[in-house]
Amino acid sequence: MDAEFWHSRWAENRIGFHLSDINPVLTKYWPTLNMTRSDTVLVPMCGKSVDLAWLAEKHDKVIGIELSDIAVRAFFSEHFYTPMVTSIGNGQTLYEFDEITIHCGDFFATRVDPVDVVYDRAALIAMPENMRKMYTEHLLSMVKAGGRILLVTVDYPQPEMDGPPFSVTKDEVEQLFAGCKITHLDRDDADESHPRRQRGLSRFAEEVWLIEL
Ligand SMILES: C[S@@+](CC[C@H](N)C(=O)[O-])C[C@H]1O[C@@H](n2cnc3c(N)ncnc32)[C@H](O)[C@@H]1O
Repeated sequence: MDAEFWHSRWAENRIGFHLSDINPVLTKYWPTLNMTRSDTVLVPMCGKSVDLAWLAEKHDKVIGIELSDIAVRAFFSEHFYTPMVTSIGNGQTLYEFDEITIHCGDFFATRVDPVDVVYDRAALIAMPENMRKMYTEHLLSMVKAGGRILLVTVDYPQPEMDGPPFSVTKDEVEQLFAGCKITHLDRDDADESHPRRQRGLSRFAEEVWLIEL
């Protein structure tokens, strides 16, 4: 999954991963984390997720990282926000509006001050297996000691479908976040009416994890 793959997806509007409503996982589990307004939030590979706006109602600083400037511009224009746009070199542009800052550029080249909490929806699982260790190490470098990650993964038989999204098993979550406290919060097994099952997957589940550093 190189940058060109994602740039094409956005240019051709092939963004089936985008949800027009707030992700129910976020509304269900975020309040259980007992975060405060001053806790800083990182949303890696944020696309134009409306979850950013929901998080910004609850936190003073919400930081997104996203490769595609089409996605970043769409996020701000669809919310009628006019961001301040600053080129910061190294192929990165900062978009800032009130509580929300989006770093537009390559995640792996982005450095942010360590945050209190991460919301990872469709970021880890957007990475092929050979990039997931590198992704996780870089992510963990941007989280404070004692910080937390709310992680959403999917589980299905990988040979039955090409990702993304890629299936990430419990064993892999445990390997990637070795040394952290890992709590399995939820598993939602899709029934046969789910579009992924209709397209031939013998099973498809969404799982939610709390990772504590
Ligand atoms: C599956 S989408 C998920 C978007 C968002 N998290 C959501 O829930 O709607 C993955 C996103 O990661 C972005 N992306 C992929 N590789 C990236 C990279 N190296 N750096 C920053 N963003 C990247 C893509 O452009 C895409 O918007």
